Amino acid sequence: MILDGKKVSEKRLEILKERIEESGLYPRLATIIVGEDPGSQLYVRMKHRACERVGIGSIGIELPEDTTTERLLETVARLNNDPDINGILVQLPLPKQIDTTRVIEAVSPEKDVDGFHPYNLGRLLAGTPVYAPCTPKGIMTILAEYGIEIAGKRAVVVGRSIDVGRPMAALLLNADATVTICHSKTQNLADEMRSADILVSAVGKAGFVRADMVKEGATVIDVGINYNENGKLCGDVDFEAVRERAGAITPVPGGVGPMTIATLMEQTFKAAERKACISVL
Ligand SMILES: Nc1nc2c(c(=O)[nH]1)N[C@@H](CN(C=O)c1ccc(C(=O)N[C@@H](CCC(=O)O)C(=O)O)cc1)CN2
Repeated sequence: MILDGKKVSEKRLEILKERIEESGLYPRLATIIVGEDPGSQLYVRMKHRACERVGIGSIGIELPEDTTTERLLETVARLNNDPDINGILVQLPLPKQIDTTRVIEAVSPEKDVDGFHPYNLGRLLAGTPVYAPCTPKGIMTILAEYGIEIAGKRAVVVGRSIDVGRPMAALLLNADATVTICHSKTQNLADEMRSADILVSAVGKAGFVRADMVKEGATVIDVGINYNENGKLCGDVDFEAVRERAGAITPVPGGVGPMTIATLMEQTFKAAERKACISVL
């Protein structure tokens, strides 16, 4: 079974559009991009298009490549204090001279619709999440949409980043999976991967997940954003070989990526609802 993230995200965006209309709210998202990385520019454009589609106002702030940490912190502070802005998104990665941790920690937790602030990551780990990082949260949504059982299953997450691997493991744990996080120092990695009922790869290497590393019938989630030797977008998984063995699999493109953006829209609306005190959690 192909887990079609494009289709699920379209459905979620349509539902969200109706919910926003009915609410009478006008949520607003501010994006900040530093420099001219074409990938980041594309993702930010996609976010603005999604905002327009569902009825979220968006403002885009573009800063030059040589922006300092202090200058970026000033911009974040201004948006934190702007009562018309519900969500703030700083597109990652940031140029090398910028202290990414300081910037993430400067975003007000109530406006942290990306879910990267330690307060929100802490809540996620405590099992009381408000905003969770959009890629792993989007993965949980796609699993739910396709009725993939998580409770009691063995989940293996390959990759321990703050934006994907760690929050993915927390979300799966909160859904009662037995979770293992693997990384570059893990011993017998292929054995660990073969033990998974749900295998999430967030490694960033094309062809990293081969068919012999996947248990028959497993659910395989591909978070990789890579380009093959022909310059074509691909994930971490050898898709054609692994799909024969997996019970369910996300493609790249059309899998996890669109779910990231749909989740960002949902969390921006949630921020507006919370500000208006419509919903409590
Ligand atoms: N502040 C953030 N920065 C980054 C995040 C994030 O969640 N917050 N995630 C990634 C990039 N990303 C969103 O920013 C993202 C990546 C890919 C897609 C997507 O829909 N991809 C399409 C293919 C698009 C193409 O290249 O043609 C797909 O997979 O089908 C959406 C969002 C890093 N930075």
